[in-house]
Amino acid sequence: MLYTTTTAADRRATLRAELASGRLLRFPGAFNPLSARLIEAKGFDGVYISGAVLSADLGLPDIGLTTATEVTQRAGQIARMTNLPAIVDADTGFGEPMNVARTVQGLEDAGLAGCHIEDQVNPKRCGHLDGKSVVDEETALQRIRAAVDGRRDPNFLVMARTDIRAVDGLAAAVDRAKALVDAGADAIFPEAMASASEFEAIREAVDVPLLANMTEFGKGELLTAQQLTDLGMNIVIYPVTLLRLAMGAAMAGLDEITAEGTQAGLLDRMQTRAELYDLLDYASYNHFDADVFNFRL
Ligand SMILES: C[C@](O)(C(=O)O)[C@H](CC(=O)O)C(=O)O
Ligand SMILES: [Mg+2]
Repeated sequence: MLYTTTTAADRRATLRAELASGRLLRFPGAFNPLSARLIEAKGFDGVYISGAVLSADLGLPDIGLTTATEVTQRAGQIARMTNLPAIVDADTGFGEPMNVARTVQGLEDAGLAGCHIEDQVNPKRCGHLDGKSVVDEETALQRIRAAVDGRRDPNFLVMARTDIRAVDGLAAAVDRAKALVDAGADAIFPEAMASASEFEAIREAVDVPLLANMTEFGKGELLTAQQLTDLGMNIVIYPVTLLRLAMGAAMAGLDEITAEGTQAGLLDRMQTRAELYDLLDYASYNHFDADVFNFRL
């Protein structure tokens, strides 16, 4: 009830231990706090909070319009609904190095287990679109140093994302990944890898955990969990998958209401009232009320 039942420090320690296990951790993207509960109920390892989803949720494109405050608040709402570790997309860190440090502290306070900070020029783009640009190496490293320096919990995972592959090629991505690790990054998110062999090249270059982004309609092949495990990946995100599925279902549902004049034919594709209440842990709230008020009787 009211979730979570663990502390943020516990969830960060769990994530660190899980990463050390070498097992591939699967982090679907939650499009709201409720869907984080579903991700946990279905047995996944963590919850990802996507900048693309957060922007789309507000009806905005993912071009750096959201603020640190908005992202921190929404990420906190999602993180507090699950006992799984939650990792958030912190885009470029929302400013200069000192802003990055402050962003990280806000995310710690909001109960996140970690975040990734990327080396795109602001205004940023989706990593799978053309026309991105990246900052020079020194600026990229400063962002990571600031994030590491800013955190108070050493278990808060500072992940460096590099978008350089699509701009300067794979060799540049390998070099940048190494430099980001030297700057203190706990993990690397090599964005827009075109193939399995590109993930392999990054795996050979650095020893820290690696994140694979399995976003749909992007530049890369959708690799299976087994393939990613074999490639030595440590975290896989499905950042926009649940939003795309939900919106696909909503589109079809609205069309059916228009065509049929009723939603009656859609019931078997819906989460039922009982299933929703189960996910909400409704019964516990009733018990809580009963326990609190009973002593008066
Ligand atoms: C991972 C990502 O940064 C996100 O915000 O979820 C996006 C996903 C997407 O737009 O498909 C990305 O830049 O890859
Ligand atoms: Mg993003």
